[in-house]
Amino acid sequence: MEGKKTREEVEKSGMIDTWMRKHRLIYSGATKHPFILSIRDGTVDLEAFKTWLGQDYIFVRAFAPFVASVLIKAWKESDDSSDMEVILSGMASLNDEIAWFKSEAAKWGVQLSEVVPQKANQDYCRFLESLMSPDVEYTVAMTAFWAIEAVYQASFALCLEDGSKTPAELTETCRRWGNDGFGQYCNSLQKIANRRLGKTPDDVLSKAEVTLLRVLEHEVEFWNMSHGSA
Ligand SMILES: Cc1ncc(CO)c(N)n1
Repeated sequence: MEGKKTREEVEKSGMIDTWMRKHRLIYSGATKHPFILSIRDGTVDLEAFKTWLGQDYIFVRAFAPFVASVLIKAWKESDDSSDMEVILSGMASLNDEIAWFKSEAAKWGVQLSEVVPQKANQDYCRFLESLMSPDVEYTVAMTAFWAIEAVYQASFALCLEDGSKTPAELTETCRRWGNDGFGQYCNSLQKIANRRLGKTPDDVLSKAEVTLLRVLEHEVEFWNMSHGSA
């Protein structure tokens, strides 16, 4: 058995990696969800995909103001001015992403104006809104931001690996979040989160860990809307 790491040892390797090891079951529950595995093995129900598409469009519209709130926190609280550039680049991609959702929905015959947010989506959006409060520390919000992006990156990258049987009409979707550029962007977010977590007081550290777990749970519930126990 591996002994308990001291705070200093953890800081060297990065808190995020430590938490991913500690919570690997829930993390893989979010990144290897049956819906994602069904895309990867080519058995995906296209109606389920359309459900995901419409619901995720609503989510992304709530995610953009959340990212804006992280930008405000970075401006006020960050000890490194380059954080802002990373967050801004994320906001710029969201602009692109919203346009992509519109054209993709048109392709699949999904009427975005008629999509009604399901309970899991409403809950997730409400959770995002709670993180927009000025009372939530930058470190906590940044940890959530990283996790939200990282789950999509890891999930869709899985559908692009050698040997996956992702249907051709879904590869563009998978590349949107599974491409290397998005992976590098997630690494930049992870670096910021790790830097902040490495020098945060223990009470904020616990809040960040709980927030990370909530994100992972919400992601699982989100996938469940399209596939599984919904
Ligand atoms: C539910 C969900 N999580 C994460 C992302 C990544 O931006 C997304 N688009 N939707």
